[in-house]
Amino acid sequence: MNPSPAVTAPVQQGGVQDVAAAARRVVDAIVRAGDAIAAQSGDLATALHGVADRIDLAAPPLAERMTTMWLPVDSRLHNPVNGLENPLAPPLEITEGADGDVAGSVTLGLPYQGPPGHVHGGISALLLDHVLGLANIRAGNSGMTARLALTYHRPLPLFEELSVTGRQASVDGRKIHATGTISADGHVAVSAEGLFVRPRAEPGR
Ligand SMILES: CCCCCCCC(=O)SCCNC(=O)CCNC(=O)[C@H](O)C(C)(C)COP(=O)(O)OP(=O)(O)OC[C@H]1O[C@@H](n2cnc3c(N)ncnc32)[C@H](O)[C@@H]1OP(=O)(O)O
Repeated sequence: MNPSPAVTAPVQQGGVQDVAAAARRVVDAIVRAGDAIAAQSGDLATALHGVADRIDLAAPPLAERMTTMWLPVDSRLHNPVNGLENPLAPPLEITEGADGDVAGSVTLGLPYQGPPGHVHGGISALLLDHVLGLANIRAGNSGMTARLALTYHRPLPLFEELSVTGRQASVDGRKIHATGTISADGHVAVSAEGLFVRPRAEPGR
């Protein structure tokens, strides 16, 4: 066993979260190994397809899953940011949230790389979109992301703990403004300003 420093998912005792954590580890290991696994690629691909086949066999029809995954209404487990049951989620750990603000921490590894040694800019946008959205929910007024403006002040390092913050700034009818940051070592590397609009009607799920 050679877990990467990038594997930040807490080890869960049983449940789908365990499976997602293992899948996350596989993704990280593949990106780290690269050509070093070329000789075993056939065996490894067969084994992984076998695992996927086994999971597919147990899965309900997609239409049923699309309904039941929202019952009770809660995206915490399967969203791609802090969803512990979603292997694509790094996952971001929400650590505090005084006064409706949201704070979280995450350490990102090679699967999230953009420039060498640094986080892909789109991943920063993903984290901030979600955390601003969460801040709106906590503040009691939320909507769909209509505009998200990011400023990349400095490169965001991989393999270091990052702090992510979000807060609702103002509400103007259906228009909601929220701001947030991602910091490394106490320095803001990315900041965001978002406009969220509460739709006239609830979007279909
Ligand atoms: C835990 C969960 C956290 C989740 C966080 C993740 C959130 C997301 O990622 S949501 C997914 C990404 N976003 C989307 O898919 C949204 C797609 N867009 C839409 O559905 C619609 O355009 C929507 C809902 C944003 C606005 O539609 P609609 O309600 O018809 O807006 P509309 O009536 O035209 O405009 C309302 C006001 O907002 C303004 N507005 C709307 N869109 C924009 C925009 N893109 N930029 C600037 N202003 C805008 C309008 O100018 C108008 O302002 P005013 O009242 O002053 O004239």
